[in-house]
Amino acid sequence: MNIIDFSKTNSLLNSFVREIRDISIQNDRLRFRRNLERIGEIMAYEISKSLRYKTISVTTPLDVAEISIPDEEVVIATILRAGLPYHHGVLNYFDCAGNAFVSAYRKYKETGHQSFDIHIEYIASPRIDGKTLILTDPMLATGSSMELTYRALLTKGTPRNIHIASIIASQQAVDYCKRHFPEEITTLWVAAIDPELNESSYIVPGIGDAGDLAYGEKE
Ligand SMILES: O=P(O)(O)OC[C@H]1O[C@H](OP(=O)(O)OP(=O)(O)O)[C@H](O)[C@@H]1O
Ligand SMILES: O=c1cc[nH]c(=O)[nH]1
Ligand SMILES: [Mg+2]
Repeated sequence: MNIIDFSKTNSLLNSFVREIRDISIQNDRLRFRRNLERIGEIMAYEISKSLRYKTISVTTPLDVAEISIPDEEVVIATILRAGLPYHHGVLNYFDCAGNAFVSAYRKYKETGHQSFDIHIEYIASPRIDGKTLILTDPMLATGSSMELTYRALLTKGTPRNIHIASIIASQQAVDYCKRHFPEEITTLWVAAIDPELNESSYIVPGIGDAGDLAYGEKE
């Protein structure tokens, strides 16, 4: 699996990541959602550089110009809830892409927040056979939601290429994805890789709960 970690490169992306991490800025929900969207836009642009291209002719008012445009059918998939603003950012650039939505949530066991299963209850997706699948979720903590979402989407066909576009990943999730996604066709794009998970499987230092920061606490 190819891994692209943008924290190793100086760019404006780091300023947006700083804002979603910073406890004194991240609670402005509108800014938080917009930052997820902005990071999605940058990720889309970076991913676009790795696609296959074809040359077409475009008729201008004065003559004909040749231009290279992507030659892959893209499907952007996201995981509710926190993935929504991020998905929207990716879709702003891949504006003709197909879209898939999957619900995955942590169902905590009676023993408390240390132990949970991931439940998938909803999937809406086009066929993905032979297409380029971009899986978007800002947080990759254990990696389980991402893997189960991928497995759920395989009921809609087999993609030709897979891009896992996350923002903050734990090292554990990176290792998990290496083991559970097809090596040859998967690229992982992240804005940062954090070293740890806490006892509730939250990424440390991370950002906290991305879904709650975007949309408020749930019951
Ligand atoms: O890698 P994992 O350990 O599976 O955790 C990552 C998942 O956790 C977050 O969603 P969450 O369950 O908090 O749902 P929410 O977006 O509705 O808050 C995040 O957006 C991922 O989907
Ligand atoms: O750190 C984490 C882990 C899971 N979900 C989040 O929103 N944040
Ligand atoms: Mg959450």
